Amino acid sequence: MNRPLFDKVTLIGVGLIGSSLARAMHRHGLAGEIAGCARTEESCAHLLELELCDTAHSDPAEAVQDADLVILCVPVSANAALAEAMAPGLKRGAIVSDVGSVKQSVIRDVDPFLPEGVHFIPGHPIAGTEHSGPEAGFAELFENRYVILTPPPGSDEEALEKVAQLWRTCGSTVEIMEPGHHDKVLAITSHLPHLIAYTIVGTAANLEESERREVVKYSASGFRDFTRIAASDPIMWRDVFLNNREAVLEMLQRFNEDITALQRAIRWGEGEMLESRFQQTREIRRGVVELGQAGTFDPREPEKVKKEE
Ligand SMILES: NC(=O)C1=CN([C@@H]2O[C@H](COP(=O)(O)OP(=O)(O)OC[C@H]3O[C@@H](n4cnc5c(N)ncnc54)[C@H](O)[C@@H]3O)[C@@H](O)[C@H]2O)C=CC1
Ligand SMILES: O=C(O)C(=O)Cc1ccc(O)cc1
Repeated sequence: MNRPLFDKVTLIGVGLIGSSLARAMHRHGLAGEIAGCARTEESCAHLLELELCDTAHSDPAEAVQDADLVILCVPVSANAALAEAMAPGLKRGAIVSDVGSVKQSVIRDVDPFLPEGVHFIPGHPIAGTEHSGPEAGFAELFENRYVILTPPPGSDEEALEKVAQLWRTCGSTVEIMEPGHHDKVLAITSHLPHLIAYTIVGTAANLEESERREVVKYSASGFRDFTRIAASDPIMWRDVFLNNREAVLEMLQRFNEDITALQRAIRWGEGEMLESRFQQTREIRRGVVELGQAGTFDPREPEKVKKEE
């Protein structure tokens, strides 16, 4: 048997993304040993029961002992305290990475705590679902998905290549990006769509009881797709908006201008304007489908991809 890419990997936080990584690493033989870090003894026992990790720890410094790779898989506001807590346990030459949806804040929050000789390679898999927790994960989550790495200037080439290799073996395509650019791109492709879904589902939730019942009953008319996104983890998304404030506010400003233009077109009966805008957006959907990014296969809901295509 070939030697695994890493002798020991520690996952700090083993929810949807951490447990999917654990499952994918098991499947592809990427780690000799996997350690998990959770907040309570009860959660640690649960990770062992699910056979996601070989060892489970509530003390971050203990969890990262002897690890060659440590991946932070927690809501982004938790990164700073965890980086500080785990730092004394990191060995020289270890690689620290993460999976957070915002990249400038993780660099701001984690880098200052890392000791000399530890390599930091931030990352973000553009893959997920609206579910959370260790049961929600699955090994195929990262297949045919992009993973963006945002290494700081002067990063260790070998460390970068090993993290890229881990993701490629999980089935992903790796791209390198500057962290500020990542945060702008994700603000429009991911963060703003979630904000819009939370808003529209919230607006429906605040309707009178009888209207609300009808919204649910007739949800296949468009509302349904927003409800999936709006079911996403509240803590994770609170942290995304608090940590990518400027880029989200900039994209929200543009969105508001565009929706005002559509509002005017409806008011003044400008059908051509509406039609040409809707034609343009249809092309975007075609591009997404052609790139194979239209649906995530989730074994919990095997019919979902077929329905989306
Ligand atoms: N859910 C998604 O679709 C995606 C999420 N991400 C990013 O991945 C990260 C993790 O998200 P998920 O796995 O979806 O969330 P999750 O809620 O499923 O898992 C997070 C885990 O971290 C644990 N945790 C929280 N604070 C902790 C602490 N101080 N110490 C130890 N464990 C702690 C929680 O108990 C939970 O088990 C987030 O930063 C998110 O932005 C990235 C891509 C997709
Ligand atoms: O479930 C969905 O549609 C998602 O949007 C998943 C997702 C959520 C957050 C990310 O940073 C990346 C992907």
